[in-house]
Amino acid sequence: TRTTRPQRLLKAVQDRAIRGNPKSVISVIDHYCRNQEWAMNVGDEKGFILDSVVSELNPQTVLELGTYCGYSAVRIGRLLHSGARLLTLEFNPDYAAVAREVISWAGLENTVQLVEGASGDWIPRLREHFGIHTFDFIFLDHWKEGYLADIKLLEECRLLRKGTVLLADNVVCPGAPDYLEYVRKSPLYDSRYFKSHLEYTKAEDGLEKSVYLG
Ligand SMILES: O=C(NC/C=C/[C@H]1O[C@@H](n2cnc3c(NCCO)ncnc32)[C@H](O)[C@@H]1O)c1cc(-c2ccc(F)cc2)cc(O)c1O
Ligand SMILES: [Mg+2]
Repeated sequence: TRTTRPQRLLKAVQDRAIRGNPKSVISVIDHYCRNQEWAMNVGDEKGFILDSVVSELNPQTVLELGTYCGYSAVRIGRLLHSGARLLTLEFNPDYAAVAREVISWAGLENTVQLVEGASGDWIPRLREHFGIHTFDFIFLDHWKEGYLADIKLLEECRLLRKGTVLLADNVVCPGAPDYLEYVRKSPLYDSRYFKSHLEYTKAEDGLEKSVYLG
């Protein structure tokens, strides 16, 4: 049977990227998705904004919702200092299998931990299961209609603290209108929109950065 898009993306990484070199994994994926086959990675343009938010914050505990092929997990993981950890949740086993290989090819298996399952099931169990107290940084890039429910669940589970930064992909395209309205209206958040473009295209998209005020 035909290979899947994530499997073809993984093959490009294994054929063209330097093992243990996250930068080369990122550039191989961006080149492949721009020139051969589009895929829903955050990409290089929005990725540059993601890099600057992470570098400025220098987080110790990071949560990512929606691993897909692991592109943003590698992007974030490569910037984390020793001892810092990224937990990334993915409920599609085929995508999870590809992402584990991509993360391992980048040499980030000791920094990035992929947890298989749905965010709604895992968020309430992160404290007891992984000894997490609160997260410093959260990257939302899973189903757009799930963003709002999941940050409300994170609030409920007290996994946010004063200063926790949430960064949400695709708030324009495909869009997450209910999430945007919530973080922009709620007194619990200080929210700001970073205008950019949909990965590998000229269409508008952007990232919403929301600081939890606690
Ligand atoms: O739809 C997009 N992303 C979804 C990602 C889903 C990944 O996350 C996993 N996932 C989903 N929900 C959960 C969940 N929890 C369940 C929900 O709470 N718990 C755990 N894992 C979950 C999936 O298995 C996938 O691996 C998108 C589209 C475009 C796009 C733009 C324009 C176009 F024309 C076409 C496409 C651009 C983008 O950057 C995009 O991110
Ligand atoms: Mg996205």
